[in-house]
Amino acid sequence: MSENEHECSISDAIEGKMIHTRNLTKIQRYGGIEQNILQNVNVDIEAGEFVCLLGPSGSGKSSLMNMFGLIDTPTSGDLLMMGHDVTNLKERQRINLRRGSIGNIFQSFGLIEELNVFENIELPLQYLKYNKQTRYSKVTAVLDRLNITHLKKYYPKQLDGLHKQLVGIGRAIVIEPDILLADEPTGCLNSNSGSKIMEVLNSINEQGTTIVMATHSANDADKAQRIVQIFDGHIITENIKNRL
Ligand SMILES: Nc1ncnc2c1ncn2[C@@H]1O[C@H](COP(=O)(O)OP(=O)(O)OP(=O)(O)O)[C@@H](O)[C@H]1O
Repeated sequence: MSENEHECSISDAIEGKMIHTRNLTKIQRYGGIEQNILQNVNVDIEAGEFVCLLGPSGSGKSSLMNMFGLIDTPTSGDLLMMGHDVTNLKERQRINLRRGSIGNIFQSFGLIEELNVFENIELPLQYLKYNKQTRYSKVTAVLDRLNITHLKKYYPKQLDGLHKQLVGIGRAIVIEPDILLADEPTGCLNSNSGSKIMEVLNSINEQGTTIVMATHSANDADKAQRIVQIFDGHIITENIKNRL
């Protein structure tokens, strides 16, 4: 393909897509041995979708999520996020795009133990240099939306898993991200708390936020709108539509 044709196919692909990958490949060296972590991954995610990457442990879910989160870069192939070709962005550009547009939810919550609930949720707004008054109103709105206002002065170690993850979700949505990436968001929770977290993610998606969730739980995946199955770094099935 000529360079011109390549640019045309990229701009056609950008239209309406939150995420677009073509032949995305990641090769990693562990102990001097090269491993194909991701091989020719082709995925398209539209604005407003709730997509689940489903696969067993070691299938490459986190590796792919790290590409979508602009934490890692592919070895080859194209990656377009929110209308930007991010395949070859410089580190500073990736950080800026990530901080302003992408919310991350982690299996182990990723909260800062020394900060209380309010301060944990406020942190991304500080990185984005919002003034104190704006930070206050945005955090207050998120606490209210997640029904955790009464916990705002508590520290992470005083919370159970469900409430830790609600704070993790609060911190991810407070920037009003274009896309929410949730890597095994129920992995450290019992089934009851896990179901509540899935309900919260669904309600955030219904209000318009695009969500990509990685999980090995078919039960959780069932709650998403679309499942993309990954195995040994390959996409093996996709476009299984739920909620039709
Ligand atoms: N730190 C590491 N050392 C060695 N190999 C690794 C390491 N991290 C990832 N890998 C390799 O990358 C592959 C993909 O790992 P990845 O963490 O993306 O999978 P995953 O589907 O997210 O698994 P899990 O659900 O267990 O986190 C693994 O099969 C493994 O071969």
